[in-house]
Amino acid sequence: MPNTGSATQTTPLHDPTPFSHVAVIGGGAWGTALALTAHRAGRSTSLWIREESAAAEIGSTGRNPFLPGHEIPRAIAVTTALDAALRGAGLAVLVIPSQHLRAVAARVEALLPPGVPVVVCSKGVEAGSGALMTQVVAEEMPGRPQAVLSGPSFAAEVAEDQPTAVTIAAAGPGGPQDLFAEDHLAGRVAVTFASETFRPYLSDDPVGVEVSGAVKNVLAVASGIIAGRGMGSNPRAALLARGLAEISRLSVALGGRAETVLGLSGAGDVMLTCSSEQSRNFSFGKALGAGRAPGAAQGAIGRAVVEGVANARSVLALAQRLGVQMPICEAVDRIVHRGLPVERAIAALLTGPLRAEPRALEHRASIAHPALSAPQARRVFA
Ligand SMILES: NC(=O)C1=CN([C@@H]2O[C@H](COP(=O)(O)OP(=O)(O)OC[C@H]3O[C@@H](n4cnc5c(N)ncnc54)[C@H](O)[C@@H]3O)[C@@H](O)[C@H]2O)C=CC1
Ligand SMILES: O=C(CO)COP(=O)(O)O
Repeated sequence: MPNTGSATQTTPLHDPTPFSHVAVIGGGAWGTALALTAHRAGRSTSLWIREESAAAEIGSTGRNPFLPGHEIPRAIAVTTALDAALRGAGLAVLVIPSQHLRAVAARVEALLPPGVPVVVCSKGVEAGSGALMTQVVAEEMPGRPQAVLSGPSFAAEVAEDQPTAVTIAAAGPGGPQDLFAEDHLAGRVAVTFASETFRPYLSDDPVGVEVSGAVKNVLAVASGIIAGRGMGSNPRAALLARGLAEISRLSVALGGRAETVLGLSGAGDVMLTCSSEQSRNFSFGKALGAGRAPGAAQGAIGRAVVEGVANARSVLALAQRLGVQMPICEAVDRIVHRGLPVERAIAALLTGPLRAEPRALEHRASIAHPALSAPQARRVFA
């Protein structure tokens, strides 16, 4: 197919080739929505689901309890057998909650022929190791090409075929212009999923994209807390802007780019999840803000994964190891895991040392950003 891209990007000789058979590994809400997306884009699609009961329900009703209300076409091969799901796949799409990805990636590696690429769709940082999801995959699936898919995308809306844009990131040998080369993995994954309602954008900064997806879950919990407390629009706007600064600082410290935070995986997903009760993280935070204990707040969400809970801890631990300040993530961690009352966490955020806003191109310096000393800050707030 001839390429009709704009004159500002390098024009490849051919469009990237889509993967014709896609195995989606993880039959929660997002894996199911991505299987629907691949199927709609014309790909032969299999879906591995862990729970026998959910697979049986799909078999009898055509619906997945993890994504209620959405018909799964019979052409999508749903199975609980990992080897059957992966057979013949040209691309494996990993959609496993972040704290379980490592175990499943090891099982997939044992079954997937060498060289078959993977797409990482989990949003989080692993507890204990502090590894990004692509690092977990690199360790369990050494040498395998990988891309990251992230962005503002509620599974239910994707299943409804609502227009959705995401970022697909993969590191390449050259600069960003190579993203449009015929064989670049990001481009191949993008054309595999693209349709009239699902539009991927390309990036060569997987680290920035991943960090954005992991941290936004924690920010969504914080935003929910503000809503549950009955607080207004000013505190939420402050939280979103300062939350983006936290993402940017951590990304840069890990080798990502500061400007990635302005894209779909950063600002886009922060706007989505920090302002909608469709977000499990936001709803969990709202229950906390309304006075529920963390256990009860999780209970209200049911068995769906709330990534912000484990990730408040894992993101903060990673940031502390790197010397990156993330006061909002720290506040969420202290509320969720250490019993700090919400009021005290908010007071600590408002009365910390006064800071300068980051200057976009000087983010490296902002890791150890100059701030007023604690005694100075105390005078300001006295
Ligand atoms: N739901 C959404 O709208 C979106 C979710 N994501 C991300 O996708 C990832 C998966 O989330 P969802 O599909 O929403 O999950 P979900 O909350 O719908 O379902 C829970 C999933 O966890 C799996 N699971 C539970 N225990 C497990 C274990 N021990 N080992 C392996 N798997 C286990 C279940 O099989 C099920 O697939 C998360 O990282 C989430 O942040 C990303 C974008 C959108
Ligand atoms: O990542 C998501 C949308 O982009 C889903 O967010 P929640 O997990 O908070 O529902």
